[in-house]
Amino acid sequence: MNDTSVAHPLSGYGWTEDRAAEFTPLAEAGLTPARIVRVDRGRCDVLLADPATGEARTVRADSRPVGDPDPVRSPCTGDWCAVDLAAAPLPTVAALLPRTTAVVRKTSGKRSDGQVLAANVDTVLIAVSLAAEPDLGRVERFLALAWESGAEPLVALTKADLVDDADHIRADVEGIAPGVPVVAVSAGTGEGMDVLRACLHGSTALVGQSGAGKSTLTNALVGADVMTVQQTRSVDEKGRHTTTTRELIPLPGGGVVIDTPGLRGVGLFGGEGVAMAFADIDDLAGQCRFDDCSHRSEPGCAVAAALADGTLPQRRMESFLKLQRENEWIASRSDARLAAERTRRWKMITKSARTARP
Ligand SMILES: Nc1nc2c(ncn2[C@@H]2O[C@H](COP(=O)(O)OP(=O)(O)OP(=O)(O)O)[C@@H](O)[C@H]2O)c(=O)[nH]1
Ligand SMILES: [Zn+2]
Repeated sequence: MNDTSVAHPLSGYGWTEDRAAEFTPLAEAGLTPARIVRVDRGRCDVLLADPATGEARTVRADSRPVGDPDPVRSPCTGDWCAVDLAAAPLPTVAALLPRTTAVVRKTSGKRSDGQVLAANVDTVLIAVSLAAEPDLGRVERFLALAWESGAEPLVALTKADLVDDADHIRADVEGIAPGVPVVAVSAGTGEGMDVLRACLHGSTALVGQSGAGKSTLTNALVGADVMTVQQTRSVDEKGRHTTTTRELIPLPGGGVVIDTPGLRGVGLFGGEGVAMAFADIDDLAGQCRFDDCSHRSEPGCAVAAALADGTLPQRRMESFLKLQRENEWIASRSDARLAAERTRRWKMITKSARTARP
């Protein structure tokens, strides 16, 4: 990080010494490191350091060699990859690098398959509109999704110009987001934007409901209209999603933001995220007399005591139990096996790329 050597052209896009070390065998195989900026069917735009000029450049590449029937294993915006620039007629993505973090949601289908919204991000920025009273249960769900990714959550309460008193709503949201910064912002007036900018470093994934103001926020952060913003929309109007692609966009002060399509519902995919989003309940459970306390009727239950004296709101406990049940259900759909398979698969991908000749 405090290296004094000349910065790599991709260092502003998240390229690190660790990545470079990991990439060495691929570089020796004649491949070029690149970050996926957007994905279409079988094609993607990748950002790389042009070998001729040394400057960062976007290149269209064939991503079919790393395609996979499982969407979680398929290339995604934010992925680091190895590109064979000599391939014809189009450069090809020869290998994907293992992800440090991944924002994965469960797809609406019956299968336990997930959908990766963004890969290798440091921060998951959750946009919550102040235009209506925030649904705390939904925010908790987004927080669990964010923690699950391995990145740090951050909440932006958007459209602060629409409310007189953002402070009391911010206090409510802070109350359900232990250890997570909550910033009220307005893309319109610029309020809170400096604070938000100061909180962002590296790669940020922007998530939230459709209409939460993600694209407007992206434009404000970038300082230019890079995303299309919905013209008009009533609060309860459903079904129109302006943002259809996930795109990685560089920020003027360094770092990148990945704007994701608005999510009407967030299905969780994984396990640890819920415990982290409800760290307060986790702490209480640690103080129960019995290690396997179910927090229903056992003596010496710290959770029941906190519910009784009001320090733990009933609503939050119910939200926790609901997400926990959901997780157990997903886990029962043999996700452990899938996860193991995935880890093995990442290893195989890098290994085969290591031995492959371009
Ligand atoms: N008053 C006010 N309105 C805003 C602000 N930010 C966004 N909006 C409005 O909110 C609406 C939705 O904004 P978008 O940025 O398109 O929301 P989005 O989250 O990207 O929506 P999807 O692309 O559907 O996911 C638009 O009509 C914006 O003009 C703000 O800071 N203040
Ligand atoms: Zn208990």
